[in-house]
Amino acid sequence: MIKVENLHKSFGDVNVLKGIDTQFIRGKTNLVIGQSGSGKTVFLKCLLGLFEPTKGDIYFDDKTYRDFSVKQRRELRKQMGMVFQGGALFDSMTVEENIKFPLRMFTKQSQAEMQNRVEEVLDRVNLDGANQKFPAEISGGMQKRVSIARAIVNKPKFLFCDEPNSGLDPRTATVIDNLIQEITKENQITTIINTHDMNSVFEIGEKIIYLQDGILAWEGTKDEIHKTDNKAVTDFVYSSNLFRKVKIAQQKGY
Ligand SMILES: Nc1ncnc2c1ncn2[C@@H]1O[C@H](COP(=O)(O)OP(=O)(O)OP(=O)(O)O)[C@@H](O)[C@H]1O
Repeated sequence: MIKVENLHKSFGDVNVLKGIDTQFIRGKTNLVIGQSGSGKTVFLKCLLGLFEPTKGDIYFDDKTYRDFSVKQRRELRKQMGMVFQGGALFDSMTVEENIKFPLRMFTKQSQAEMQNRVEEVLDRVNLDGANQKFPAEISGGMQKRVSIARAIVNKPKFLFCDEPNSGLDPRTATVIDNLIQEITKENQITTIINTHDMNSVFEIGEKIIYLQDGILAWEGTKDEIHKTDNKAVTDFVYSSNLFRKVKIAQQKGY
């Protein structure tokens, strides 16, 4: 579980996050949505410990990050997995080497242990046998799977995904969403996903927070977002013609 209390982040006299309070639940896919520039990335970077909050607290399983020693922060970092926008795989490394990277960084596992774990996670993301391929030799969807395999190889308690669907066709995007949700449930991870993808919102939005100009303007579930009359949220969600038409059809009872 991650609890965020009165989180502020400023750069000089620019206030980007203006007092966010929320909780992210273990075993659920928690989504962060909002207009470009609303503060989603800054928020994620605060949770990851890349930015120190100007004010407020972030609790990881009831312990406040602010009080963590350098050693505790390093320990916490080991419990975090990250799926970067675009995958961010090392082009010069094979799939297997990419996945082994966090094991080499954070563990003292033997070659045999690392190999076993690589096979396990490759199997989990349905990429058995892709070990020796280079990122350039596999599709965008497969690259995202490798990125997920690398993010979970150290059995994280917290998984952060920054626009995991960007650049994927809708069908592949759904497969990736479902994979992230399944892995979240199987391993009871607290997963937080930054997204622009409305399909993801309606597909896997077990908890959604909507940021507007650095403020948490709405939070709820995928079912609640259908029904909300919060104008900012509906304008954002139904800015696509297709979703607006679906909403109108629902209202008319089709
Ligand atoms: N290191 C920084 N220094 C100063 N200002 C910053 C810094 N990082 C972000 N900002 C500002 O914070 C605001 C929010 O940026 P952020 O990247 O979090 O938005 P976002 O919601 O993730 O947008 P997008 O959806 O386009 O990625 C922007 O106005 C940005 O200029």
